[in-house]
Amino acid sequence: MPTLFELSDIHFAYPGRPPALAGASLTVTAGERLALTGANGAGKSTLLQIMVGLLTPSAGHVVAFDQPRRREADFHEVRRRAGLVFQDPDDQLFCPTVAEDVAFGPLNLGMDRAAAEHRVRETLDQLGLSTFRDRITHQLSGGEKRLVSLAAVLAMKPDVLLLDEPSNGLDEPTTEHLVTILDNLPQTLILVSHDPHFRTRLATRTLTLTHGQLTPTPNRPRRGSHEQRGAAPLNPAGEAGGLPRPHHESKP
Ligand SMILES: Nc1ncnc2c1ncn2[C@@H]1O[C@H](COP(=O)(O)OP(=O)(O)OP(=O)(O)O)[C@@H](O)[C@H]1O
Repeated sequence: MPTLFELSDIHFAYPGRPPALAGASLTVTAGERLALTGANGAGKSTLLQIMVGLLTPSAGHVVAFDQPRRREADFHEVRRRAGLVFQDPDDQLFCPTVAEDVAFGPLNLGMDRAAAEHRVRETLDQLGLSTFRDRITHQLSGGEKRLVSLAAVLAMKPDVLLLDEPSNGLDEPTTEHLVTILDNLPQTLILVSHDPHFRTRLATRTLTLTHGQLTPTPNRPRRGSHEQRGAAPLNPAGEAGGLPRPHHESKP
């Protein structure tokens, strides 16, 4: 399997702060689902932002999709191919309606309006969010915003998804809904998560960030994916207190 990311000996410190990363190294292979964990403030979000060029390391090398990436321009292709779902949905969503937020990425990639509109419908449908199309984004609940953030990134059909605490603040049925969605995606996944259960359900490998460096962490045994798909009793579309079922849920 091809290597998608190779980060070597990455160092980074915010101005006036102790180093967040001090020799972090990481290889991500196509098709894997890598979980990153570590204490609050360990530097996980910082690492994801370095991977897509939103922050620049003070030392170390980033190779992404077989090319060394140093300057801002080097990362344009990386951000087309690797979609980052931010920890805070309010950093991701800034349009008046859900449809506009989900269309923003495809339009920004140069898609025409009709194709972008088709992509919006397809993506919302895929996530079981078609009833959310005309909702006012800032009126959505935290959990709803989190799924719409995922839709906004998935609409660009990236090769890799980087998800920063995707299950943060979700209730159990919505977490199950999210696990089902992610488990059915073909993309390589990089998941930052404090939730061991969530990691066990999805990750094929876990690394822990401590003192600015990444070390392998044994994964708990993973449950069979057929079990995961059948596990989530979700409220039907439109019912209060739950998000609608994704359309692919009946897959074998
Ligand atoms: N913009 C910033 N300016 C200054 N310091 C920052 C900034 N962003 C993050 N930090 C600090 O850098 C360190 C690493 O932050 P980061 O958000 O990467 O950690 P994290 O592992 O993702 O944390 P959490 O699990 O709490 O989300 C923390 O000490 C944080 O306070």
